[in-house]
Amino acid sequence: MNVIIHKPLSEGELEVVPSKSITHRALIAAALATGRSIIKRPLESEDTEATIQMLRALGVSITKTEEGLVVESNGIQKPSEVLFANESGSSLRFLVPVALLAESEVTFDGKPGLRKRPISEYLRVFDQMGIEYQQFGENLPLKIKGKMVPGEYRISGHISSQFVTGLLYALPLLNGDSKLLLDTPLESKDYVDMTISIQNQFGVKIIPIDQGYFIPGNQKYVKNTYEVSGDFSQAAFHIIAGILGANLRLTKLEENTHQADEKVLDFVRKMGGNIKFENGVIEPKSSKTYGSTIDLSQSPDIGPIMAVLCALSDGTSYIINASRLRIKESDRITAITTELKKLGAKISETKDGMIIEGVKKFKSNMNLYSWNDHRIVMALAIAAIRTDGPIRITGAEAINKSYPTFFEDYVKLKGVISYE
Ligand SMILES: O=C(O)C1=C[C@@H](OP(=O)(O)O)[C@@H](O)[C@H](O)C1
Ligand SMILES: C=C(OP(=O)(O)O)C(=O)O
Repeated sequence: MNVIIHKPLSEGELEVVPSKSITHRALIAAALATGRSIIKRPLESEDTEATIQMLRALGVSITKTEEGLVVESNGIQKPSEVLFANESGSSLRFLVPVALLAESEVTFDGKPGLRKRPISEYLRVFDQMGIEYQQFGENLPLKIKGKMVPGEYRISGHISSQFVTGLLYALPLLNGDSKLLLDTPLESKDYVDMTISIQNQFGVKIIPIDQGYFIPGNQKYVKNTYEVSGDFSQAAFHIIAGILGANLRLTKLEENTHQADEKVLDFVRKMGGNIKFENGVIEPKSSKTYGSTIDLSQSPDIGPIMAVLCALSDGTSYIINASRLRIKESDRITAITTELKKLGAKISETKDGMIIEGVKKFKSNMNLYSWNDHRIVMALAIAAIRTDGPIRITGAEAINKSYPTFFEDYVKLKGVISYE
């Protein structure tokens, strides 16, 4: 699908879509609880669908109802099929330890993009636990067989926090205490805090310790009714659209839901952006912004849209500590640098970030490419606010991964687009 943006979004009120990270987590906690849980206002997207399908294959009943997703579980069962994570790193990495609870052979696979993303930290844990594994490609397909045992495990904290989340889900259910120790500093820590907070709400306790976590064993997840709040990773696109001139009001956002990308508020304010956030409503105001140093170690997903804002801010910006952007759906450093250059941005790559010299406006009539990455498509669609003619984004269907209604919302906010 190609999208041509004839006129950028410009004004209106938007109910921010539910959080992808929270939806995955609530579904998994509910699947590990005995009985009937309800996940209200879940995100519907390809990634959350991957988690649903994988949990169903593990014997969990998940039904879409008017109230939300009804999850009924009686424990994790031997899977009936290959667990296919599509392109969702979260679904894969969260569910590897969970699937091992079935104590049988399980095979994981995903689309080519996911097959390239690292799974290394689990192989370290399998070696420590005595779990057998076989890989039939770079990382996936991955066949595993064995029984998780409580103990002390070491992994790196800088490759992906998703390994920590996956282990924290499964370890409390084992018949003894465990320790998870990180031998490099944890990046994306807020995501792990979100995991622990959601586990707490389903009755499970995790205790942070020096360099890691203590996980008491013999715990039980307790069924719950849980409502998903708005997604800061997606609101970030509209917040920056507002700073660049659109007149927007964003609702359904909650403070303190441990969303790493809430950091967009600090980054933008530090650059001179004026954002009002009260009672779950964000109103970004059109502002003049200045170059800054943006450290993405804790909130990688807002990298592409921060690059757009930096490219349109006065002076020089340095995006740093962003090496993990290279192991997402695309190499996001190369992808956003290449596409913004086509628009006339003064941007160059470093090993783990970007250096950006601000310009006043972008060029138009350009053919841009998605790199099969939802966050690149959405960042470019917002960049259109500062072009004075149309742009075309090819491969725009990548938005389905996390925000299938992105362009419907774009049109509600008075953007004019056509599809080809
Ligand atoms: O736990 C999560 O929900 C996520 C963690 C982050 O990954 P890393 O920890 O690999 O940076 C983030 O990029 C991803 O989109 C979602
Ligand atoms: C990287 C992302 O997700 P995941 O790691 O779950 O594929 C994302 O949503 O930007």
